[in-house]
Amino acid sequence: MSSTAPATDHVPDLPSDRSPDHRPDHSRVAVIGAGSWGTALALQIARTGHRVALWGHDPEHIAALVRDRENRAFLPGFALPPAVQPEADLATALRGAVDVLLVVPSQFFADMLDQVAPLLSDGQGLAWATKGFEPGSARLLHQVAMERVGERDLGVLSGPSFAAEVARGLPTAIAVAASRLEFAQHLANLVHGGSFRAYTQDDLIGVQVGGAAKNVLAIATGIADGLGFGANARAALITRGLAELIRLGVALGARPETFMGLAGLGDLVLTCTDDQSRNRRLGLALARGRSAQQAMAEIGQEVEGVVTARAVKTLAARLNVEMPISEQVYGVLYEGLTPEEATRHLLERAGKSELD
Ligand SMILES: NC(=O)C1=CN([C@@H]2O[C@H](COP(=O)(O)OP(=O)(O)OC[C@H]3O[C@@H](n4cnc5c(N)ncnc54)[C@H](OP(=O)(O)O)[C@@H]3O)[C@@H](O)[C@H]2O)C=CC1
Ligand SMILES: O=C(CO)COP(=O)(O)O
Repeated sequence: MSSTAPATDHVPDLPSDRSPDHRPDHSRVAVIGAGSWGTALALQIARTGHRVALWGHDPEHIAALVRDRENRAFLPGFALPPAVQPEADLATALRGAVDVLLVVPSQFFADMLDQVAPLLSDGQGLAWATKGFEPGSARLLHQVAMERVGERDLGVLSGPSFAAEVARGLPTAIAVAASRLEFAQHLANLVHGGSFRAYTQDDLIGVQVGGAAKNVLAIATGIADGLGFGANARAALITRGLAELIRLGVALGARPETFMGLAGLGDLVLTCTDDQSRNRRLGLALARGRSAQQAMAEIGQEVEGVVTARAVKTLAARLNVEMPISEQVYGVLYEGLTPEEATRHLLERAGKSELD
């Protein structure tokens, strides 16, 4: 689909509007969160032949989506096809959908689940494309979901996937992991098609840890590039950052090889090397002397690595995992370290075996 396709006023007549018996429509998905990634995923799910109710928490934002048939606030330039229906009412969005896909930032994930849980019907699967931990507790999001929605299929979509590139239909590959491999396959079928490939996985923990913790490392490489440290430093940060991801993931119960895949190395390389990454851009701004607050305000969108740095610090201490790069990012964000001081701390560390 062309990124310049004209917006259309046509709004489809969804079965949810006329199915009093609430039977699931197996071609319809509820996407919860109408930011850049929720909107891009809605576009992709529509391309694979499904219909989408795209729910957002702000009625004015949803009214603008209905009016403009385009998400001018978060993903400008892409017309919403008729199969995507913006929806302000959560119960209407969920009613009759075969699956519910949460794409809100991690700080709203638990609250959102509290709103969604009483509206879920039997057999509806729950998936998310959020990348982060639960702020405060530092729990993985599947633990938050299990606690709130009980026994049902759970799954996560993660991997190297900038929203605007997916919206443009550029080639993209992601990983999909779930509580049952059949559900992972079912979720993959919702998005797989055209130039978008979805690979199934059974490591629910590893796929989540990779997607969440790489954001902190993207801030680190942004800082290094902003300070002009060059290509050697960037490659070292990515490689030693990968070692941190693996150590944390394994301590949480993940398989190490997951981090060699799309949700690990794939997403780490993407966000550490391309300025489309908001986390990398935050690092670049920190290196220019901006505070985290100033940088977030300039970026104007979610920068998950800022809250994730706290969760990673908590987990590393709790599990006794060495994560020196992530720790220095935490120091810059929360303890008043300058980027130069953080760099010095890393370079002054005693030498060690690479594989320890
Ligand atoms: N953008 C990307 O390229 C990718 C993002 N992700 C992940 O997707 C998740 C969502 O990020 P993204 O779409 O980029 O964020 P954006 O900054 O583009 O959009 C902000 C999102 O926050 C939501 N929001 C704001 N306040 C609230 C609230 N009080 N309650 C519920 N939702 C709220 C908005 O919902 P509303 O529509 O209701 O305003 C909107 O979905 C993050 O975890 C991110 O890491 C993963 C892969 C790629
Ligand atoms: O996770 C992403 C791409 O896979 C998006 O990264 P940023 O949140 O850093 O923009």
